Amino acid sequence: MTKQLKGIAASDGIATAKAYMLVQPDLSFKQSTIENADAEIQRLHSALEQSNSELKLIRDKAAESLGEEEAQVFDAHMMILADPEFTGAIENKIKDDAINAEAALKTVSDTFIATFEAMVDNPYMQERAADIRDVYTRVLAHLLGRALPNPALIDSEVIVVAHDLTPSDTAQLNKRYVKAFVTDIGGRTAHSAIMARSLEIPAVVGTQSITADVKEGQMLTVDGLTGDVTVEPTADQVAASKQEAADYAAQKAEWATLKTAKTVTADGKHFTIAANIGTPKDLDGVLANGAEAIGLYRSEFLYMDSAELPTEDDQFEAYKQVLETMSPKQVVVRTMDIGGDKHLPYLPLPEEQNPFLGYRAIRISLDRDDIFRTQLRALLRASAFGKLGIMFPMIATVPEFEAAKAIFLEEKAKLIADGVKVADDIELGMMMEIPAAAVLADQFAKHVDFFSIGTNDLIQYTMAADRGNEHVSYLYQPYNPSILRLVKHVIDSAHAEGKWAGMCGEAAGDPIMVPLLLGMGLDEYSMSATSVLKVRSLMKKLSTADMKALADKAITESVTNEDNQKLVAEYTK
Ligand SMILES: C=C(OP(=O)(O)O)C(=O)O
Ligand SMILES: [Mg+2]
Repeated sequence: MTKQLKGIAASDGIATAKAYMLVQPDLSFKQSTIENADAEIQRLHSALEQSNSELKLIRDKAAESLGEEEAQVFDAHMMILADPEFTGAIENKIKDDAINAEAALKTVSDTFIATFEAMVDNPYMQERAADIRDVYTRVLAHLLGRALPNPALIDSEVIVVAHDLTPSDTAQLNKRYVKAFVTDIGGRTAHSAIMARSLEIPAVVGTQSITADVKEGQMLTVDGLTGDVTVEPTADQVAASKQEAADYAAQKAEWATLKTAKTVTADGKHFTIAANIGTPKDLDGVLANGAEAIGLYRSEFLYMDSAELPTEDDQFEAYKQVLETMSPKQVVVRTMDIGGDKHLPYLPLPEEQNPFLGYRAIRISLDRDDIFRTQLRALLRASAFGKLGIMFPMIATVPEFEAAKAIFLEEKAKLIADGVKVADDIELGMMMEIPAAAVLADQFAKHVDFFSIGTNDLIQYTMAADRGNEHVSYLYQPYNPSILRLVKHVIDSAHAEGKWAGMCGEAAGDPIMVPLLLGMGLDEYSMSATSVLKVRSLMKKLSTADMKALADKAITESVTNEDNQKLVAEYTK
């Protein structure tokens, strides 16, 4: 029966396909005493064999669709399955304790995991704990006769349905087959949503109940522009959705004519529309959409895509590729922003009550300056190949910025002393994403070359509303005059010191926000590459003088987010 759900529109586009449930099955079991150990060991072996053939298949598919490097993790899993130390210990446990294979598998896996996790001085071995956990789950599923979802095996068009998607789940989705995704939880600025936009996969998040409302294989239509999801749509609904998809494609074709155009307003003022990227792979989208710079390269994805801390050379190659491809356009690389919802398996962080208020980003970099220095050296070496800007994430105080800058200058001096070629026009800036820093923007402006306003975090911290929590998403209010006043103060403070101000939070590509930002004089707008042409087309129609009046009104007269939403929507209609 047809069912209608509403979620948060997280990535533009419309799709119709059958549901693929990326949901973990129930793998609970009870320990029991067994009589026939040989039969139990036989059952274990058949589960190990099934797991092995499944992993082989997944490995080959992953190598084909995602690349050799991404596939290697599955080799590691197969090695564990073939390790007699692991399988022998499970067999012995079955025999010695006369327990079922599930319980023996669990006891042995737990021991291995605890041993690896205790190796705090060896991040590589610590990471093996995650591999054992994965292998444990796979073998257990086979023992229990339950099917595990294997997204790497998707080979027909589907819409992925999940409770939540981690950034690494999202990275594994193959755009060729995954036509959209829908989740129970999450918000528009959660990193999985941001990645969906750079992959150009339509997405609706935070529906609260999609995993309960849909079954594997049922048809779905997903509208990433409105947040509407229809389960088992009628023939009329499918036809309407196809029409909308065609209209959207036509609209995109119209925007595409602006690909090589400069971004100019109706009154002839030029602004920079830049793109946000996570990896060099995103460059295709940047070029295809005619972005004028890269305003945010989220370098942490380099760390997340790697099995261990990326070396200076690995990082150098990635930065060089991006700088060379974009040259002479500027590339602003943000130093590692780990923590919050972004984790590194090989860099275990302490359990925290509030990870978004915890040990993350520049706080880690200043504490672990070995990691930070490696990154800065790679960036400095790459600076010879294009126009580089560097910014630090989550700066809260001027001394933090000064400390980061001092380390940068030390590494620069060392490289120059070693005769390494380094650019001397590297701009050093900071993310403006903590309210305390935004309030003191006038003081920060004396120390930086530029600001890049990170509204994703700035809004969450100003409104005290978790950016990924659908229960408080109504408080996620980019147009709230409180946010606009902070943004304006940051822009004015930069200009008073002759510096530039950009924005790389998702608000920079929001059609309601853009007119207000133009009115406040924001210089650079950095967004998902897929929004670039839409915003360029919008700016062509707006005059900065009119937008200044509109922004003044939004800041001084409006009281709520909705007041401003209406104000701009009526003006731009
Ligand atoms: C751009 C930002 O950084 P991230 O989304 O990676 O936290 C932001 O906070 O607005
Ligand atoms: Mg941020």
